[in-house]
Amino acid sequence: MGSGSWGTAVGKVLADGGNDVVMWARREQVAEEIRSRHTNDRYLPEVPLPEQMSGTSDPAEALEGASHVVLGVPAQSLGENMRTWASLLPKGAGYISLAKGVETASLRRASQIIAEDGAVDPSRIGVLSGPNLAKEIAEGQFAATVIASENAQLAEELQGIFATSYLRPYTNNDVVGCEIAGASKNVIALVCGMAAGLGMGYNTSATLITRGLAEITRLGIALGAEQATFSGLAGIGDLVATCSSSLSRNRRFGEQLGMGRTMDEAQEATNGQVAEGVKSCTSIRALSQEAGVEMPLTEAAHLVCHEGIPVSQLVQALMGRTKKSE
Ligand SMILES: NC(=O)c1ccc[n+]([C@@H]2O[C@H](COP(=O)([O-])OP(=O)(O)OC[C@H]3O[C@@H](n4cnc5c(N)ncnc54)[C@H](O)[C@@H]3O)[C@@H](O)[C@H]2O)c1
Ligand SMILES: O=P(O)(O)OC[C@H](O)CO
Repeated sequence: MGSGSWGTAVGKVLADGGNDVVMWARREQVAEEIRSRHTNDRYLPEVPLPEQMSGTSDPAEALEGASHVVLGVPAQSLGENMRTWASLLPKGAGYISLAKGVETASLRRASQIIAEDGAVDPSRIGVLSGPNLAKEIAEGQFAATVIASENAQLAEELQGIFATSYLRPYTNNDVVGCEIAGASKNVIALVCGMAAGLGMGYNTSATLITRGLAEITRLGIALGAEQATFSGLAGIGDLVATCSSSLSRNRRFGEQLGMGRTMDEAQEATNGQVAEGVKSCTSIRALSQEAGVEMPLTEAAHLVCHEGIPVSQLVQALMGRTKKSE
């Protein structure tokens, strides 16, 4: 459900693994292109899609009889979509969230939204998160990922379905940790992009990744996650991939801001695709304030994206913080 870059790449993974896949796209033009030409040029240019991937813009058609429902819409619209689709959702199916974001209005993680707004039993929900840039996965480059669920049996079932010759899923029972890591790394990638836009190099990037991991881990633990998740694929793995790659929309968005461009100009540079960190920096900041956890880099991203503070001012603020032990 969702035929953007990641939804389509994951559809391809599933089809390559021998599963029958029906993609739901919001726009009929995209559905028709997937169905007839086996491409999705706007989101995954130059990637041929398997023949057994079909497309529809009718959610009822996509959901009817599905054994597994993969949710690939952005975090901020997931709730509205789940409420619209609630009566169509197949009972007993497995539900898998791809979203890496936290809803700004409610501060809910995607698995909470799916359970509450879609009336889905939490034991039927899994989340997929890891160092998985859509273009590289769609090209069949080797990578691993994490499938987390409170239901170990479902996690193993999903592990089997998502495994292909080029994608290796690991199971995990820490849903909170995987979701917080996935949403928060986008915010740190924005900040890494800002630094790159200012002309900073590897020392700065490594500093931001390391201190970013420290603040993400602090938040996760305060919310009940396990520390080990943050040193795994969904934690440091995804943080490194997103903060280092020019394919990351979040990093690219931040880079534009670092170069002095406006929010609108930065949005254009990501080709209209979602940079989840832009909204999630506000919700993650709010979660951190509720939990009493300090997240200076998240605070910085929020100040630039939502309070009009220029990136150059942040450097002084971050470097001038009280001295501490690591
Ligand atoms: N692209 C990646 O490399 C990647 C990898 C892992 C996880 N993710 C996560 O997957 C999620 C989806 O990202 P994406 O990369 O596919 O984004 P995208 O911007 O490429 O596509 C988003 C899709 O959602 C649709 N959409 C937007 N607003 C909608 C609404 N209100 N209702 C219904 N559909 C709507 C768009 O039409 C589009 O098809 C995000 O949370 C992202 O962080 C992305
Ligand atoms: O392009 P981004 O910044 O949304 O990041 C993509 C993936 O989440 C990387 O794992």
